[in-house]
Amino acid sequence: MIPPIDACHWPLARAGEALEALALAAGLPGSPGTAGAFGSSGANGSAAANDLEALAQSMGLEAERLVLANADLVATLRHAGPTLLRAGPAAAPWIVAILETGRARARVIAPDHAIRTVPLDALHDALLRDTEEVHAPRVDAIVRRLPLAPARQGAVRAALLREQIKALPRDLGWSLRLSPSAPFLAQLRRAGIARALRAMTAAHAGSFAVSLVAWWVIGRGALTGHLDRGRLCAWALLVAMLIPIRVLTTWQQGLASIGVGMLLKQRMLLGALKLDPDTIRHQGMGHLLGRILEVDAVEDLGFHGGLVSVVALIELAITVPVLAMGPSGLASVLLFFAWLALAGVLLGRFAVRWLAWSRARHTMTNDLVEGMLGHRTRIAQEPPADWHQGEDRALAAHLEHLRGLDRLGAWITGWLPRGWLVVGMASLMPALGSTAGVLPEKLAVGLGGVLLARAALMRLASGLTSLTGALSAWQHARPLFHAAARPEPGDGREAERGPAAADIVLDARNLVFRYRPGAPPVLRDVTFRIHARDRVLLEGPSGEGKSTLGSLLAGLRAPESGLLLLDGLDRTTRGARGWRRHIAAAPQFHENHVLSNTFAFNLLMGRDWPPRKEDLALADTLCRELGLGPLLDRMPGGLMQRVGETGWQLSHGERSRLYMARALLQRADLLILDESFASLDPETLARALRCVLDRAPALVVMAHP
Ligand SMILES: Nc1ncnc2c1ncn2[C@@H]1O[C@H](COP(=O)(O)OP(=O)(O)OP(=O)(O)O)[C@@H](O)[C@H]1O
Repeated sequence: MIPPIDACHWPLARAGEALEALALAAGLPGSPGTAGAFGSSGANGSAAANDLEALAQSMGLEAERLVLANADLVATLRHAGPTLLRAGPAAAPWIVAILETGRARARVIAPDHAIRTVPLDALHDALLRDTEEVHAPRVDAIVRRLPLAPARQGAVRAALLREQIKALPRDLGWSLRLSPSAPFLAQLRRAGIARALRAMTAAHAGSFAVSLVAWWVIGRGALTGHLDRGRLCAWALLVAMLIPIRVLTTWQQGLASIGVGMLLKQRMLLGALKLDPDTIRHQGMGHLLGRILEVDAVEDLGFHGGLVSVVALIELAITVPVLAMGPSGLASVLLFFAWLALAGVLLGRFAVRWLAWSRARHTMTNDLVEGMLGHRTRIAQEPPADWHQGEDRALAAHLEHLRGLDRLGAWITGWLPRGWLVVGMASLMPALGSTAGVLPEKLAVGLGGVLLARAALMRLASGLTSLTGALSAWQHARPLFHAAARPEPGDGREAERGPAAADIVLDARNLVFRYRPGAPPVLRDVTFRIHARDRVLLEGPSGEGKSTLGSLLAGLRAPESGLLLLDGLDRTTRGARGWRRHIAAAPQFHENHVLSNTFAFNLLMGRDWPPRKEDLALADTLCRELGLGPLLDRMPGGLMQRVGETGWQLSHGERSRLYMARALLQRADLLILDESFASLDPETLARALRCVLDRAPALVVMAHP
């Protein structure tokens, strides 16, 4: 019996429990009992949303918020995986926990934790019911005025209602998935990659075994002079069997390759975002770029190399007994192992050379990027004769590395298998010359063994050289991979206010900071308080540590000692995301950036994108208050004008006001402006200052005296 939809609703206050039940049923990680902490923010509206996302994060899950138009609900429901959708009246919101959906039905988890099947249409109607009720009076008034037969009124009303609400945006709920920072093996398992790899290996082994039997059937027939019709049919049948096996192998290989590539890129991207900016700066931007480029090499070479090596190992496992069954028996096997040992030595040397070449390549990339970053300065200030100094030497060294690598690679993939063919054939000679006579089948098996061993060696050489490249690339890309698993300070849960007095926004006590252990501290015993609506001007000579203090307050760096409290809680307790939500900073020019995108995108980076009408209107008002009105009117695209390196080049003063507007639009409790007014003429400065003083909740401005 199909249960009524209402019986599957969870009240919003039990959303944490619904999340836990859903994770459990979907095989996602979860720690039972954590749901008890849900709703500390009142379990209502956006506070509940924050709580739920934080709870998902603490369970190792990612809850992606689904903000869509009502019209997208049908498509969303059709492809919903583990998803929590919310609806209901504002006074009593509810949640439905969808495990999976099919063409016409959805499997949902009811509040008694039972899994129920409900029709998609009914679920869709229930989710839209409350929105429709809000618009119903207007639609009813229209329907009453229309000359309609009573029998048609219902259908017209329903169609009009859907039309009215279809374009309205709606906070639908959350789609759940394993966090990209979860253990990689768990991600591979969840994505079904391990299954695909197992199927692929089995299919490869099957295909190889079938080819071997086919070859044995035809070979034996030919050598014994019994190549009859029956044998040929058996051979043809075996060869035909290979077609579906190879299709299956390629299919599974494709699935595994796409899946692994996607997960790897996702993880590396997350890792790149979590890298410490000071570490990146210390190592150089070029090294970061090099690391990111290596991700492709890890994926391509690693997957190809791993796959080919596994196939080669399967071939080797089948080859050794075949060799042992040949006329030279154990001698052939021992010779083959000796050849493998030689291959190992050559591969070891190849790996050492590859690593050296890869290091040299990274240094070159770094130098190139540094040169590109500073090319405008170099053009203006360096004599042209010095622009390319050292480049020829670096290129020559690079070519030398590459030449050595190619030479060794050719030995491994070319001469090693060929050499084995000669040695393997030679090992059969004593048997051929023996007076006792050797059975033709035994000779055929021996010959086949040598050929099989050659094929396996070729594959092994190709696989292991690729794996060597992948390992070398991994050395560079590894920090990104590991950084993805690094926990953010705090679990992202935005905790409640701490015990601070109501109007104290920020409380700093005895802060100490130094850039390197052992170096003299840049900040020593810094103590102050910032209240709501405070306006603080931080003046000091150059290099005194104003920007450093700003980065501490903004949560970009952590103090070595001392206490820094935001609304009574430190950064670890509050969580990195929560901290940044409350403090917005416009750093100095070398730390801030205009992205190659629209002016509006650059302004509204702290808000939802695509933008809502109200956000665009507020951005426009703010820009005009800051004196950017004439610029907006001058740019053909207005707020939608493309700016940045590849677009409209903003002047220094325009950029500084864009940064101010961007920070003001973050809806933070404290605004930090680091030398933002330094590039403005007196009149524009007065205007921008008035706007900032009017609009900033609490304000810290760094400036020179
Ligand atoms: N990554 C770093 N490693 C070591 N020292 C650093 C690093 N970054 C900054 N410093 C040093 O820390 C000191 C404080 O720098 P900071 O940028 O905070 O000063 P400031 O008061 O904002 O200066 P200005 O007014 O010139 O912008 C300077 O001496 C600077 O050279």
